[in-house]
Amino acid sequence: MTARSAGSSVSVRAPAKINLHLGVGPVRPDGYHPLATAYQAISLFSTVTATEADGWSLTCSGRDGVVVDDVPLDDTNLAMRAARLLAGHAGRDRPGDPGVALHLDKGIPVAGGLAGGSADAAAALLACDALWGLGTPLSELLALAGRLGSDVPFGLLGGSAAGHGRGELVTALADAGRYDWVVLTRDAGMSTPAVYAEYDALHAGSVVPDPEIPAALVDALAAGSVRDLAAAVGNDLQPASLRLRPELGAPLEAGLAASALAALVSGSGPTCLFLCEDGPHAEQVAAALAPYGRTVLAHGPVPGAEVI
Ligand SMILES: C[C@@](CO)(OP(=O)(O)O)[C@H](O)COP(=O)(O)OP(=O)(O)OC[C@H]1O[C@@H](n2ccc(N)nc2=O)[C@H](O)[C@@H]1O
Ligand SMILES: Nc1ncnc2c1ncn2[C@@H]1O[C@H](COP(=O)(O)OP(=O)(O)O)[C@@H](O)[C@H]1O
Repeated sequence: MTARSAGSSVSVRAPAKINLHLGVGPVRPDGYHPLATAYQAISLFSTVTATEADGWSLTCSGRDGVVVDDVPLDDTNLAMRAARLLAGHAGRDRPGDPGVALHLDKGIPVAGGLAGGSADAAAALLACDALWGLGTPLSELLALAGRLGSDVPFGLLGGSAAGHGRGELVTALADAGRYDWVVLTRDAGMSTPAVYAEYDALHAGSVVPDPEIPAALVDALAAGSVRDLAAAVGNDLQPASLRLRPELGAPLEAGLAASALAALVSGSGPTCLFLCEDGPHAEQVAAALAPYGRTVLAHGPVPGAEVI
């Protein structure tokens, strides 16, 4: 592959993730928690455009009501970290080497438990790889992604997938279905480390077993059965998220009362997810949830990061 000409751009779209099941084990010596999770990519997207430039810069916009005030615009931004990591990996980080101009257009709520920053990082890796004509093998991109954050490799893979290690070791799961979700977002995000710390506090003094993905969930996906999936979803972080945000209890109950097949907190929260039979059913459930926040309809699984 050859690098694109000066001033040229590549845009990559990457999806939000949800955890159909999030099994959390006892905290490791490095501070991370071993996970056994089933990820699904859903149809909320972030688009990263990488443009040839002499220096390094980043801009950000939100769409579909997404507020981006809390997105850092400096070198701590995960997309910028991804671009610099790939540049170093490719030997493009010598004095005088060109940089890249990144623009993020975020349709994934920030700090919502939907891995929006991870989607940006996955998209930035792929966009820069294409812009610079590197042709980095997927296995290497996945390894770089894992260094950026536990959820980033899944942003590259998409679909439905098992996640192990601290979540960065991903393998595709067979999935024959289409699942319609109501995604209830909140204005104030939650800190992932704070939710894991609350999880530790809740389990202090007790033995936490090694987590597993339920076989029934894997079977439900393989069969494409929305009802069997509804019976198998779960989130070990949910009690910790609810301790920090007790007000999330009411919409979870309201969604079930409005006939959602399942209701759960997305990852560390505060986004709540409601599994529905199909699109029309999701519209009906969303109407009942309107008093509790902003609702968006999404479906999964969708592909991981891809050039558009
Ligand atoms: C909870 C989950 C579930 O998918 O997602 P979100 O709800 O944040 O989207 C993930 O585990 C979040 O992954 P990610 O947001 O990439 O986390 P990282 O940047 O790797 O780590 C941020 C911090 O979260 C905690 N952390 C993360 C992953 C893990 N397996 N154990 C942890 O304890 C650690 O405190 C770590 O310092
Ligand atoms: N590109 C990015 N987009 C959003 N947040 C980012 C980004 N880079 C770094 N961050 C930081 O990561 C935090 C978590 O954001 P996000 O990935 O959207 O949520 P979550 O970890 O809940 O899935 C934000 O509060 C922000 O400080």
